[in-house]
Amino acid sequence: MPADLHFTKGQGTGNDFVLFADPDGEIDLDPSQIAAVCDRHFGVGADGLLRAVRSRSIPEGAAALAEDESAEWFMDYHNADGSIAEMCGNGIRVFARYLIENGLAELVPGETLAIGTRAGVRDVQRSRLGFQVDLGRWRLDGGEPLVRAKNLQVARPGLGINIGNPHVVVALADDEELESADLSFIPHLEPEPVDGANVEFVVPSDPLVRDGVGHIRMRVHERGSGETLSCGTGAAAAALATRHWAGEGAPDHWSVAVPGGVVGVRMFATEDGEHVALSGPAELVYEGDLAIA
Ligand SMILES: N[C@@H](CCC[C@H](N)C(=O)O)C(=O)O
Repeated sequence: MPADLHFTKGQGTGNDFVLFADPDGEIDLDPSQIAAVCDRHFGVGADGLLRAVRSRSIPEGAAALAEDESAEWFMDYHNADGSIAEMCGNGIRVFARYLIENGLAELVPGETLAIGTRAGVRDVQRSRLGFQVDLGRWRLDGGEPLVRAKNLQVARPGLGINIGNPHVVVALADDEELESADLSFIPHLEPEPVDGANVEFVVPSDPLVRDGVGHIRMRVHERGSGETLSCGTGAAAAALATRHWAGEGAPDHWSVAVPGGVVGVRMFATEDGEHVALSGPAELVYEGDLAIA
């Protein structure tokens, strides 16, 4: 028998999500139901689905509470095809706003809201652009696979970077090449990463650095969702890869232009190694009820 699900639609730089609250972990949608909700023609339409569940009510929440007992809420993230991902940088800002606007959490300026994810607990703060999330430590991971995409004449070496979820970043020559890539097809990676990867195509601005801030443009093909208008963890990976390629003296502040807007990326030192933070807008767009079969 179909049940009604009250949902909210939200977006951050055009990366859009269906959100719903399931505090006690009673609504576990299967991958085909999630894919149906995210379908842009037969469902609500979204790049991903975010279930707000109390950390104590989902098995993965135990690790989050062990890391930080204040992480009351867990972001149960699924891609549009129903697959699970460890982390979503745009999604977690929208998720924070959803918790706050629905009276499920408070976040006063200057304080942080700890949110459990499969990549670990992530701290969200209010920022000039909307919200900022500390994405934690990052690492070079996945080597330099060769990347082919439809309409790109030659295969390019990518750079594998993990920010809780896997990315491969590829540098392109100019905006013309960036526009010509057909990202409606999954880019071909060689060797193919076991768990798949989100693939970011990046063009550095000329000049690359203005007033101490690095500027790049990016398009992305997301694992499990296809081409999206933005990917927050992808923007962080793109800034990290560009800083790596630029070498010594490259900045720790970046502005990343994506088809859906602009996000900010900042690298900073902590006691447990370098972290990367992402800032950008988070909007709640509309609410509705959905019959789930
Ligand atoms: N759009 C997200 C990333 C979502 C998960 C990704 N598709 C994956 O499978 O890792 C972001 O803003 O970071």
